Amino acid sequence: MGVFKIEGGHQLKGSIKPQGAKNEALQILCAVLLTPEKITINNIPDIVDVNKLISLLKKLGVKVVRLSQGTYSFQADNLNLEYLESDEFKVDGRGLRGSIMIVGPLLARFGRGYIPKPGGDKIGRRRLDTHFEGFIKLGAKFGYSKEDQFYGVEANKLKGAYMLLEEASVTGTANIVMAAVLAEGQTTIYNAACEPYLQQLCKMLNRMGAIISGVGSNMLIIDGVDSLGGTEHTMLPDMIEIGSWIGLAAMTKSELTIKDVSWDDLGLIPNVFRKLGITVEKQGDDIHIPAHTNGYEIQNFIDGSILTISDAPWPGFTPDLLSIILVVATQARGSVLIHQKMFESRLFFVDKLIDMGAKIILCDPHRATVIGHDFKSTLKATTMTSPDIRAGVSLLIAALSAKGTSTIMNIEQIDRGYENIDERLRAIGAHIERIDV
Ligand SMILES: CC(=O)N[C@H]1[C@@H](OP(=O)(O)OP(=O)(O)OC[C@H]2O[C@@H](n3ccc(=O)[nH]c3=O)[C@H](O)[C@@H]2O)O[C@H](CO)[C@@H](O)[C@@H]1O
Ligand SMILES: C=C(OP(=O)(O)O)C(=O)O
Repeated sequence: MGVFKIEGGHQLKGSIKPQGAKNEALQILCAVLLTPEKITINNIPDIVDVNKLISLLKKLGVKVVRLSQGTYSFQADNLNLEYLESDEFKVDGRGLRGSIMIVGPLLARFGRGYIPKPGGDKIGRRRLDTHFEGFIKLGAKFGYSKEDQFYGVEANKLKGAYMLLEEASVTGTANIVMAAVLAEGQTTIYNAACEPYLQQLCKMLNRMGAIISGVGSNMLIIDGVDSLGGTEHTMLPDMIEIGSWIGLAAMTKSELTIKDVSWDDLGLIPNVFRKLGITVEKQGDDIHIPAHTNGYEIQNFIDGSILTISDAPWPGFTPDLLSIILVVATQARGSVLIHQKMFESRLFFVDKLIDMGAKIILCDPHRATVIGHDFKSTLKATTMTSPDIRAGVSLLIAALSAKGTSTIMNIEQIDRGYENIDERLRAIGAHIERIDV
């Protein structure tokens, strides 16, 4: 188990380049299963979840060649489908959330897809109904073993269908799209998720020969084709990492430049940080955050009432940045209500911030009111455990702004999604040390 020791209270300075997007990578890597031809992918983040998925693909028989840092080629021309029935697969599949997205491509190309209940963050119930209801609509037969928590779908040939998803599930939409591209006839997915991750996936599939229209909207129309070919794909920068660095800069009063952020794909993210009073400057395709020497002031709504920041399916504000927003608000001037609508256990980490001296009222599992300190009182260093990936980084940001030395345990959670974070933070002046215990 690893631990971070962090000496807080130091101003940081410099520039930081975001890694490739974790959640996009998980979709794109699964899509290599759709063709026997070679696919080259650039800007793959070197993070635990992605490496676990690459290892799973290798065991499934995909030929994986590392061409350079972040660039790999994949070829799924001779798969070992027996692996899907092995005990080893049950362990590997549970290791991350993204593994669920091998089901759609396997079902479409080989007529069967299996997966144990996938892992990922323990942030509340994370049901898979949307995925399997979609496959069933395409004609698949569904099976579930309660004892092993093992899911399976089988079909001779998928047939296109109209479907209105109950929720705009991100991984669910990706999974159904990857099944529908090889189905017979036309599929319409209404209430589809449309995050940049999905837009990237659809663009890549179209380059492979798929026919998908409506990309970027909540209605995708897919005309099935018989087979798909190879392509090359480059991952976007990770928008959640970008948001994390904006928060880090503000809370440590540091001047930071975040390089090559792909502004056009950031949606509401810069504006939501601006609502906390943070100056987010566009410099070409970089984000520049000046040192907030005089703090930052939360805006009210135009009628003067207290600001609420809540999550919503894209193009709404992503739930993956609410924990960061919350921690940054603890040092703002003013108050804000954070409303985490999607996940029911994602705000429990605030008890650690309260221990550090933050003024937060956890109203219920979904809502927390934050009354900012305006830097009149700094957070106190402490020892804490990271419950999930984004809470982990929020606690890390809190520790970097706190007085004294904090310890964060269970940093595997952070390593799931942030590449080489300690080294990259040290490069901009953070006092952070990784200790293997
Ligand atoms: C590997 C990956 O890509 N993980 C992301 C993906 O997870 P994942 O694809 O697992 O999440 P889903 O989009 O399926 O749903 C997440 C949660 O939100 C709820 N929900 C979803 C859609 C909706 O319209 N209303 C609603 O309430 C669901 O019931 C569920 O509890 O999307 C989540 C929501 O953006 C992100 O937090 C995760 O980082
Ligand atoms: C919740 C997240 O990840 P996962 O879906 O992989 O658990 C996340 O990236 O914030």
